Amino acid sequence: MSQTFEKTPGWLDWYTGPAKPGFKLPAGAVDAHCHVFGPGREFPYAPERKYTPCDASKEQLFALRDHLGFARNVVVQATCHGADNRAMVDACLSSGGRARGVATVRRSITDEELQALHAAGVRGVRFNFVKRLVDFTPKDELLEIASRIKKLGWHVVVYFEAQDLPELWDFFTALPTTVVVDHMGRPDVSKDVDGPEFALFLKFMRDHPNVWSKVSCPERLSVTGPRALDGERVPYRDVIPFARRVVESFPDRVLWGTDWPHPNLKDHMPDDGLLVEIIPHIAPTAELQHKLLVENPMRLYWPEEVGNGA
Ligand SMILES: O=C(O)c1cc(C(=O)O)oc(=O)c1
Repeated sequence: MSQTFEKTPGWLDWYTGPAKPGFKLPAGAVDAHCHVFGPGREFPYAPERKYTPCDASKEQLFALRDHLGFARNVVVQATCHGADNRAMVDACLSSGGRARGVATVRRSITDEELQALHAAGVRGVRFNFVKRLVDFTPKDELLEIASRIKKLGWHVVVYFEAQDLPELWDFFTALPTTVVVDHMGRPDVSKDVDGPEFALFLKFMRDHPNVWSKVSCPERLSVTGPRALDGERVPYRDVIPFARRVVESFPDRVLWGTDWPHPNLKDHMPDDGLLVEIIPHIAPTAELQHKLLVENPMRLYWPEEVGNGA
């Protein structure tokens, strides 16, 4: 391999573990956005990757799940594994039915391979448009994949930067499935929550009832950072108005996830326990919390358990 990679700091080696959250998650809560990395000797990272993470295993993920009080995980294929879904699939298969997956696939995938992913627990594919993470995939290829996975009842997860939404609008609105936006479409939270950029994102959701959003990743979006103010335990305060607006406007189409193990964060390592403490600030009532953490992810990932699925 000609390229050299900078390793994300080896925080998993020294990290003492997250705080026990003061906010008690509702029974059956789903961490709907998290990853597994490797271990690299078992599940090698993709040659085309843009970063090399520290290994972050399924065992560590499940321990975090139990520590925080989640019941289930949605394991999202990380770009450092490219379209080799083995680590994610292995985590799903090892979870005793408590993890579902979102895969990355190429046009060349066969119907049999898609069926095998479904049997392992995959319920969606991820299309990534963040240029620092992936190379460009032609949109006709993505549309072809979307129409194939629609037949399996899957959805499409999209990851993009806020400034790219206008250019991607027509493509997103042509997708024939439920479309789940990662991390609120990465708004610039130094801008006004009532400003034109976030208004466009809200319009995108309002005008398209098939569009959902993860109100995740305050640790990536925050400008003010992890330091809590005024002796409170709430970090990343500047992201809260944005996430709360999405939750209150579209309570039936939002998901929450830790984003563990937080790839590409170089300045600090978030405390997942404190991330959980943000939840009642973005979903202030028990009803909103239940939708965000239980009803919505169950409808999307375990529909057969809520009575409207296969
Ligand atoms: O912003 C990121 O760096 C990032 C990367 C990945 C990935 O590499 O898949 O996933 C995420 O959810 C966020």
